Amino acid sequence: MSGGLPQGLYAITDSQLLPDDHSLLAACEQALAAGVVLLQYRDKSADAARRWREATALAALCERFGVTLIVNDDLALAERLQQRWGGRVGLHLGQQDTPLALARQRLGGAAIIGATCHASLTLAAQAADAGASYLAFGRFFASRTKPEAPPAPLAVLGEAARFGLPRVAIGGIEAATIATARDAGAELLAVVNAIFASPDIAAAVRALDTRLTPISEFRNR
Ligand SMILES: Cc1ncc(COP(=O)(O)OP(=O)(O)O)c(N)n1
Ligand SMILES: Cc1ncsc1CCOP(=O)(O)O
Ligand SMILES: [Mg+2]
Repeated sequence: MSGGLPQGLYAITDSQLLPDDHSLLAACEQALAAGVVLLQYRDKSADAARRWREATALAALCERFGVTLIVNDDLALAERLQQRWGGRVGLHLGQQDTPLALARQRLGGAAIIGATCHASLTLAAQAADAGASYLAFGRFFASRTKPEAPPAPLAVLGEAARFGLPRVAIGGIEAATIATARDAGAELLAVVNAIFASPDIAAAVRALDTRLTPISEFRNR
């Protein structure tokens, strides 16, 4: 645990890769069963009915696995879910989204609220002051999901240790890059494509997790 948050894989859904309720729920169930420690529902559509239906189904699924569901962008949706699932629901906010201080006021002190900080320690300081639960940096590598996201140097992860909050690395995290991001300081590794574009989601999660396992643990087995 790190500041009340688990460490490890943070899976983020994608409505193009998982275009209907069935594929979304089946993929997330496989990812959770294989060891994902945090799940974000990221849906950029304007279909409010679908978002509510999918988010409630995901909240129920996460409850079964003891994992917190993080809603991307949408404070109102997170608030509605919180009425039923309480602390099992959190929110992720970027720089163009609802101000974090307002979300903190509305969701309360116990909710997990994450903040996008790109490559900026100034944004990280502001997010920490506003009550962020974790600080997300990136993109660190080429991203298939959001290629236009601004790049960030890995060194920002080490520099962000000063805030004493869990650090999330995002952008192009896959089997070949995940250990580099972890070794640079990230407690949570956020992944879209390398999990949800895989034909075998459980195997993809295990392959990523294996690369996070310290070599000493293998030696002690
Ligand atoms: C864990 C995590 N980190 C960063 C982001 C990006 O958020 P944002 O900058 O608001 O961009 P969109 O995801 O809304 O396109 C994230 N979602 N999750
Ligand atoms: C939402 C977001 N913000 C920065 S990169 C990114 C997408 C990450 O997806 P992938 O793991 O496929 O690179
Ligand atoms: Mg956003």
